[in-house]
Amino acid sequence: MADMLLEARAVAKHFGGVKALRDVSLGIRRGEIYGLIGPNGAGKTTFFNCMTGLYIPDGGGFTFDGAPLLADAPHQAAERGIARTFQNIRLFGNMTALENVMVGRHVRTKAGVFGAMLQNAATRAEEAAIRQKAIDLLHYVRIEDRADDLAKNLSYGDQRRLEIARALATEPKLLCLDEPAAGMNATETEELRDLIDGIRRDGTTILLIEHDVKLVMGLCDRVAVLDYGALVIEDVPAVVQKDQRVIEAYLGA
Ligand SMILES: Nc1ncnc2c1ncn2[C@@H]1O[C@H](COP(=O)(O)OP(=O)(O)OP(=O)(O)O)[C@@H](O)[C@H]1O
Repeated sequence: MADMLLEARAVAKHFGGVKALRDVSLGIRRGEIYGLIGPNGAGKTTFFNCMTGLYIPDGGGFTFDGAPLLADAPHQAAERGIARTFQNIRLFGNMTALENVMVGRHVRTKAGVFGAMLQNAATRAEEAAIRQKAIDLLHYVRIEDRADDLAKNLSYGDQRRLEIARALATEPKLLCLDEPAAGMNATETEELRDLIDGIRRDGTTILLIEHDVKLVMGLCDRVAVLDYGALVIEDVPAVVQKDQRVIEAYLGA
């Protein structure tokens, strides 16, 4: 379907005897915020990892933006327009916030990381543009005042914002956020909601894994629920919230 940005078809992944994903099929439409929820160990992160090429699925596959995603090519997802953040923040702690975003930006430039290191005349101009774009992104996620601080010295909430800025630097069509609200207080979560909503309004489709059910139900257009590696339901929040299987497996707890 033309309005589908990402389609998963019968994706399966086993770890020894553990069936982490059991033939999961779902579809993310262009322009939507799509939530993926479920109990601990349900397979959410495994789904992300299969989609972004970190794991090779044992069955099934993905179509992204009209063409198949190769199963064993971790760089391909980024090049094709899929960016992600991680459940456990993965920043370069001893680089500044600005440098962290500039690294993300190099995916989209001709010079690449090595060209930037060699610093010939052609790359210097490109480097200036990358720097400006990174500053703009720090503004966008509202941590521009921390640009020159080491990433490790940023507050937890600001580190999560920085991860989002770095992911946006690749100009993704699909931004995947793995538990972005984890460890955030109520105010930070509220600000995160506004940020995610703004990113979508500005044209990026979003896949959100999150345990904060209030955030997911308030923000997402559609929600998929995984349980023991299987898709339980994929529908609008109002329907998902009332589904008896979802209440028993997840919401009721
Ligand atoms: N690399 C791995 N090796 C072995 N087992 C794994 C691996 N990754 C995930 N699993 C197992 O696969 C299942 C799904 O895990 P996964 O991390 O995808 O769940 P999740 O829904 O993301 O959970 P959480 O909400 O706790 O992050 C679990 O039983 C987990 O122990």
